[in-house]
Amino acid sequence: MQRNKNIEYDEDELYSDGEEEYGEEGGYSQEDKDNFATLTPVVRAELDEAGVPVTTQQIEEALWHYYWDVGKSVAYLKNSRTPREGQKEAKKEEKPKSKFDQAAEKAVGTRCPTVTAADWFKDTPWTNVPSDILGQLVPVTPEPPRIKLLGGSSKLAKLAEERRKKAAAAAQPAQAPTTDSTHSLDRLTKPKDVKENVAPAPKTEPKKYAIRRKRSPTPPPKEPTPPPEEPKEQLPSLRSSPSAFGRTLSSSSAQANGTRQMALHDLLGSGYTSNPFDGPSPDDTVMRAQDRKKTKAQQASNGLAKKTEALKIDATPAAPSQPKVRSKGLDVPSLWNEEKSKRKASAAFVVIGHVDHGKSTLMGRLLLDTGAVSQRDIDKYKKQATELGKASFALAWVMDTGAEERERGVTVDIAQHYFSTERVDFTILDAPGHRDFVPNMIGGASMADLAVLVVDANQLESGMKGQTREHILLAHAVGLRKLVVAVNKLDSTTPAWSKDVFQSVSAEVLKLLAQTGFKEDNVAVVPCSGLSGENVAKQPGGNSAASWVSKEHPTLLQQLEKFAPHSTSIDVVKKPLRLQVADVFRGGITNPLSIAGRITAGHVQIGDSVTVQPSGETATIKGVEVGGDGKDWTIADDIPTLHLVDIEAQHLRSGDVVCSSQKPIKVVKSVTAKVQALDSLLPQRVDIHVGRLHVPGGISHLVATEDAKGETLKKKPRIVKAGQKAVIRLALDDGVPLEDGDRVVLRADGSTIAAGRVEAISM
Ligand SMILES: Nc1nc2c(ncn2[C@@H]2O[C@H](COP(=O)(O)OP(=O)(O)OP(=O)(O)O)[C@@H](O)[C@H]2O)c(=O)[nH]1
Repeated sequence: MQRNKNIEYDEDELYSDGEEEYGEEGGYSQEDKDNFATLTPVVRAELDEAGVPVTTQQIEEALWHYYWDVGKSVAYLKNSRTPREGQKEAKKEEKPKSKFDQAAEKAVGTRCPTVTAADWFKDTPWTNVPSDILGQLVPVTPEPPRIKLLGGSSKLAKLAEERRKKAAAAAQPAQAPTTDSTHSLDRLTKPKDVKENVAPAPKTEPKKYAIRRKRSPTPPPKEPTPPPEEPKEQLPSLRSSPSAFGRTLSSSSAQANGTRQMALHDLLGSGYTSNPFDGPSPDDTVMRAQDRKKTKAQQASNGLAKKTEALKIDATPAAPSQPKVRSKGLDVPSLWNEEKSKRKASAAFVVIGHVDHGKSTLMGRLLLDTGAVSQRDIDKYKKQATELGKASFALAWVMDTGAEERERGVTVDIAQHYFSTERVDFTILDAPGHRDFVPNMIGGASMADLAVLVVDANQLESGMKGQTREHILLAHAVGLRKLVVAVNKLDSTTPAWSKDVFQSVSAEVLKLLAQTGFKEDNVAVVPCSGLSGENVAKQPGGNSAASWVSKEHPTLLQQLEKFAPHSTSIDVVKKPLRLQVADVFRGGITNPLSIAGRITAGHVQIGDSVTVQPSGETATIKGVEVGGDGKDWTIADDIPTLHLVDIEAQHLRSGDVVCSSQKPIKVVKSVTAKVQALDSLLPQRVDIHVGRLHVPGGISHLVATEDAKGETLKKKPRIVKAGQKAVIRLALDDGVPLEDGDRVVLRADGSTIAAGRVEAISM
């Protein structure tokens, strides 16, 4: 079974659609302003040359939206500002007049004299009403049309606005620490704030952090009135105001605050509505979207289940109809030991990199050229994509299966696909490149053995400022050590397949990888083009401009095979089962509840009873699939799909841990972690990411800073500076399944501020 994401996010959860006053300077950082100053004239020059009239504001909006990408901004403005007269004319000519129209025209011309409203009503008595009390019809002047951008520019501008407001709030020492999370650098300059942060925070709108919002298996009844306001709660010390992330988890709705709903359909052509962007961080957006997606999936499943039920001839009650699943009682570790030498190697790689650098297209190409996807499928996608005006995304559609992703041309969640070579069975985990979906990227990277970093040879700079840098940091933070750099889109360098461009891009990325901690031996660079296909699975032809590539570099596929890992150690297979749930979905009519995720330890077979934490519920394994094939058992390092029975859907969600019922993982509310600070750390609110699990919490204690060898430098420091190693204690807002050795990533205000491992847990 091929399992793809199939998300139906509500638009209001992914994009804010409020309209912005872009001219407001305060929304942009100095760096943004510098970019505007440099790039606006370049765009203007190109548009002037093409005879396209635009305002500076329109140029700035386009640059902001396209991450300073001049080419895309120019293309967008050309498209949106050039009137399509030719098309309109053609359309007019095309449409023949109906007989009715022709008859009506005739009638108007011949028989009906022109009648005004005054003529029509002149004999009615109320036409004699005195003029001073007569109503007046005032013509409404239509608002001048505003230029609109496809996809979330409002949100980006709101984000900038939000950051500006936060920065302004941080400048007021009395309020900043208690009302909002403040950027660490700002706090650095105000050590007094730390103390204030410790004091119980007087809150205007205290919220409870209900981390585990259980989803109902049936669609929730419609609420005619908004829910009553939650009772006010005194937050414990160290707790500042709930982050937007926390508010999302506690289901607080921004709708309740009376903020104006603004329509995005004029931007996106669909019925999107959303709250204005009044606080949620990018992580919040993703969390909310994931929750809604799950609920929707469950609702859809329930709908389907009901229909199936209705088709049954026998009307006996459908109550627990699942037959008891019998275990074959296999000795899985021994079976594995016997089989492992005969088994093909397997590897999962996550595809990372800045938005639009070509990740999905490259993976679509890999699947096509390895035969995992047929040319017929691609032709079908090409036809559909062309109809949407996105022909160049046909290959990306192999990975981007959600309607939202296809419409916007942006990956939202991790897509999972399989392909095989003679030597290795591969699992692809395609991560979203957009900064709003970094939590999903962390989830994908946590399941992988290695990473493929895709870099657009023409856009290195935008990537270095954006997610190329952050993804490299995160890949290392979640424990990935092997990485292939795919220098992509070399077909569109000037000149095409420029060796110079390739070399300078490689040098810069390799430097950054070395600084991050990747070892030279574990990194390889491959030149390629996902769109035209050179050097992905096939070497370029001898006469093409890319011929130099095959003499000096392996193909991407050959390099992946080289880096495919090791076989799993028997010790790990014998450990108690641990599988973090990456996705919960309906695996077919006979499998109404299925999960997918990577087994980090142990093994599991059909018929096993397992425990799901933190709910503590048990479930029985009804079916196992690995790489799309049905199996009796699966072991550590596999990314199986498990079909479950004897458990309700509301007890399972992404981030939960399926574990051995004999030795279940503990549910904890506090952990000690050893981290590397990427920004300065103080006692502060943070979002804690452990693979697919995201939980709001806080740094409650800075225990010590350490040197590179792990020796204590200072106990109870007041601050941990960026770049330092430290032992810190984390307080979680609710109990979550964690144990020693788990990798944690800490984020605040949409940025990664630290990463490390759990050292000790406490309930
Ligand atoms: N010229 C050229 N264009 C490419 C190549 N690969 C991708 N593109 C184009 O780049 C655009 C973005 O491609 P995607 O594959 O969606 O990029 P992505 O990195 O997956 O984007 P996200 O998943 O949203 O982060 C599309 O218009 C592609 O056609 C390439 O090798 N050469």
